Amino acid sequence: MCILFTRIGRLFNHQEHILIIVGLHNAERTTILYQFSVNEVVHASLTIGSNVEEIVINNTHFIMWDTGGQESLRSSWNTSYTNRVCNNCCGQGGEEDTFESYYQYNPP
Ligand SMILES: Nc1nc2c(ncn2[C@@H]2O[C@H](COP(=O)(O)OP(=O)(O)OP(=O)(O)O)[C@@H](O)[C@H]2O)c(=O)[nH]1
Ligand SMILES: [Mg+2]
Repeated sequence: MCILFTRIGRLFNHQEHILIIVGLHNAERTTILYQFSVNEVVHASLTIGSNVEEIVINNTHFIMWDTGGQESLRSSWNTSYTNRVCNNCCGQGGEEDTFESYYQYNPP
């Protein structure tokens, strides 16, 4: 997977990319997200809101967004990454967060 990220990074010239992890419930998205961001296998529980982590590989920044895969949440996937409230964004203290406010705290 690391090789995959390295190759993806080489495809683009700019230094920051947003990756959206979409999949069905229990597809192990959150497990994969934290495997990359903290290099540990975490015991993930049901994702209700979203998880956002930033990882850096070869000077390329990947902002990875992961939302819940339950059927009841899937209708919101369309808007999840533009204006959906996020409860666990990059250590911002659990406050409500969006892409716009993420970039206020973390300008590119
Ligand atoms: N047996 C086994 N279980 C795993 C593995 N990876 C993750 N799990 C378990 O599978 C379940 C689902 O993992 P998650 O990472 O929460 O899956 P998800 O896609 O984020 O699920 P939702 O966000 O709830 O839709 C969790 O109970 C994990 O502990 C694995 O490699 N083997
Ligand atoms: Mg999850």
